[in-house]
Amino acid sequence: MPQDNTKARERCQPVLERLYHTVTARKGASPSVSHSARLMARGRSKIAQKFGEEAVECVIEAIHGDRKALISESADVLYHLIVMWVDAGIDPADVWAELERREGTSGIEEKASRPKPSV
Ligand SMILES: N=c1c2ncn([C@@H]3O[C@H](COP(=O)(O)OP(=O)(O)OP(=O)(O)O)[C@@H](O)[C@H]3O)c2ncn1[C@@H]1O[C@H](COP(=O)(O)O)[C@@H](O)[C@H]1O
Repeated sequence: MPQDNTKARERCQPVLERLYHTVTARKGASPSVSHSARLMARGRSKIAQKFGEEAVECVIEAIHGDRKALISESADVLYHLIVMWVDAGIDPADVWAELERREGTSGIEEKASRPKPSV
């Protein structure tokens, strides 16, 4: 049965939702007019590669401490992540729901609760 993500969708960032819908609408559009369509036409590996490159650029700007560049690279990362979600058939609301599920659980606590590997 599909998850009911209504509450998660209501609370998610509207701009990311709009971008998701725009990119979804670009599926199958001409690669000559849409960058999203061009990326999707090149396939999942290319999209993942571009996402990785943008993430590395974000890391570089974080280390340099250039706030403006980090904001710009962060936007590139989010755009490419959304193209990757659209291509993979992932609805952002599923991700918002996962983040909500994690709310209130400390990362330290969660890691400590993982089953210990048997040796
Ligand atoms: N947020 C973005 C966005 N961020 C970055 N980019 C584009 O991503 C490209 C990144 O350029 P690069 O040179 O790094 O990569 P590349 O052109 O794939 O080149 P190669 O690495 O393959 O050589 C540039 O063309 C940017 O303009 C974006 N393109 C589109 N959007 C959003 O997506 C919407 C739909 O865009 P289209 O699909 O182009 O209609 C737009 O209205 C925007 O809201």
